[in-house]
Amino acid sequence: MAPRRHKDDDPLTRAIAPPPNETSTERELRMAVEQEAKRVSDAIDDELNRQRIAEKKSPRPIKILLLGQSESGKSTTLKNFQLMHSPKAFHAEKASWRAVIQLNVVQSIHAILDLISTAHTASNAASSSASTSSGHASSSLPSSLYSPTGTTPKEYPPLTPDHLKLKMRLAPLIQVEAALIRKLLPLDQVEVLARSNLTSSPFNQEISVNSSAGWKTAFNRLLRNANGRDSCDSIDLINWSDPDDPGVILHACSDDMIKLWADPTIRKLMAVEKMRPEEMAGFFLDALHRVTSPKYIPTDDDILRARLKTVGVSEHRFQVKTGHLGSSMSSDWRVFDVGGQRSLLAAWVPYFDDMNAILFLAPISCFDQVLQEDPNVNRLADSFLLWKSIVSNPLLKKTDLVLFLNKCDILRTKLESGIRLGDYITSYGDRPNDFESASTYLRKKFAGLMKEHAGDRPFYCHFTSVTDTQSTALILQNVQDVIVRDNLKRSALVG
Ligand SMILES: Nc1nc2c(ncn2[C@@H]2O[C@H](COP(=O)(O)OP(=O)(O)OP(=O)(O)O)[C@@H](O)[C@H]2O)c(=O)[nH]1
Ligand SMILES: [Mg+2]
Repeated sequence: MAPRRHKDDDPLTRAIAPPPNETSTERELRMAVEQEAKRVSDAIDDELNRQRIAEKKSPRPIKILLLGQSESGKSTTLKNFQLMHSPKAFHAEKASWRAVIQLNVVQSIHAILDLISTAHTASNAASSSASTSSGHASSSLPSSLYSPTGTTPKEYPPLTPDHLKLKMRLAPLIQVEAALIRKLLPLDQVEVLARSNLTSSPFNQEISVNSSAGWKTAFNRLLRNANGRDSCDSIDLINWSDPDDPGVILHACSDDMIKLWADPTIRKLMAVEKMRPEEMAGFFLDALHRVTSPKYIPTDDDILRARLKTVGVSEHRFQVKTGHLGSSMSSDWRVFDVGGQRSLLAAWVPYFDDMNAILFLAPISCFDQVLQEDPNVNRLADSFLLWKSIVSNPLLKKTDLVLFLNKCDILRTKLESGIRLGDYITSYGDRPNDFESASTYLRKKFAGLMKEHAGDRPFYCHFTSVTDTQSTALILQNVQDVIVRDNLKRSALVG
């Protein structure tokens, strides 16, 4: 049997017991120190209690969830909130966005270079098959009547040796792309990306972030380490004389990139492939001279156009002034940005029961596009389905539902360029192919789904181009007023 231990053997008792041969002066000193420690500890407890009571008394924060398919404009809407309510923090992130924009540029050029390779391979295959069938090589054949997939033959315009030289001169950009991805992503994600890229084309190689706050912090830390100093504005952290800055190669390749983008044959090649980079996310090819200049710093508009896919859920806090006519009332708002890719939809649901409002983005310019993750699904049809599932969800019965019919600027240009809505949405029939008729028709469709599946709930709907900060600020102001009003009404009913 183990011997019973005396209480003085307890290490804790021993540790806090006064020294055995303490003098009276030492004792007084010890007591004073202990009293002071207790005073500090009590003060901390009091402060924590005060905070707990204040939190209970203070109004609950207003919560907004941004929803919509991938590339619908959720993160861009979040950037508008940041510009309105925390412009300093927004501007402090310019260096991070500079890297994203550089990556967007390089990836657009990479996609065009891949197209050149496809056309070149097709042209070689066509001439070799012609030479086999006729017994000798023919140089007078049209450049390509051959499709690399072997399904539908495509009429590629003939490429010249100059195009191939241009492609070679732009090859260093592929290294820049890899370097930028390494900068923007944590190491483990780069490895996963590198593995998946072995098979996919650059059209599908979109890099993504888990939390939009996290990647910027990580990126800034990287800049800080490289420069050995700290600063609140990330632009101060860019080392303009760093020979490894991706901007150096981008600047050196600038003229060639401009030449490639302006080349009429390349334009025809893209038309054959129905590739319209100007409608693609993260399009900066019309601003190449500016964004590849040696001291390029992104403007607010550039940051809104920059594309970085979201995969996780991120929460952003703002103090929003809600009082009218100069009143200084402000409230605590939380805006949640989620990834819209199909595989991520299940992650939305846990956020449903606690939201004041859902801001749903439907990009109505996408009527002629399919989902990147499922080429069998039309993007507009997917938005209709998502909207239907949101308006009919019982968890969202008491949540304000606000619909942004987004990318109106692209819809307008698309319709003006002759692409017909009726060719994709057959119910549109032969109504006029102009913006007014098309947008009114689509608004009615979304309103109809709401009426059918949610009865007489208010239908808050706006036509938006969220890359336009001025018009979006006005719309968001209106949305905020509606949410505050409905929130007050609800609290009055509850209280
Ligand atoms: N021209 C134009 N571009 C837009 C508009 N809204 C968004 N974009 C661009 O479309 C791209 C995609 O927008 P995001 O805000 O990243 O889309 P998202 O909904 O967050 O996408 P995920 O993160 O994949 O779910 C970005 O490059 C935006 O700049 C718009 O109204 N007009
Ligand atoms: Mg996003």
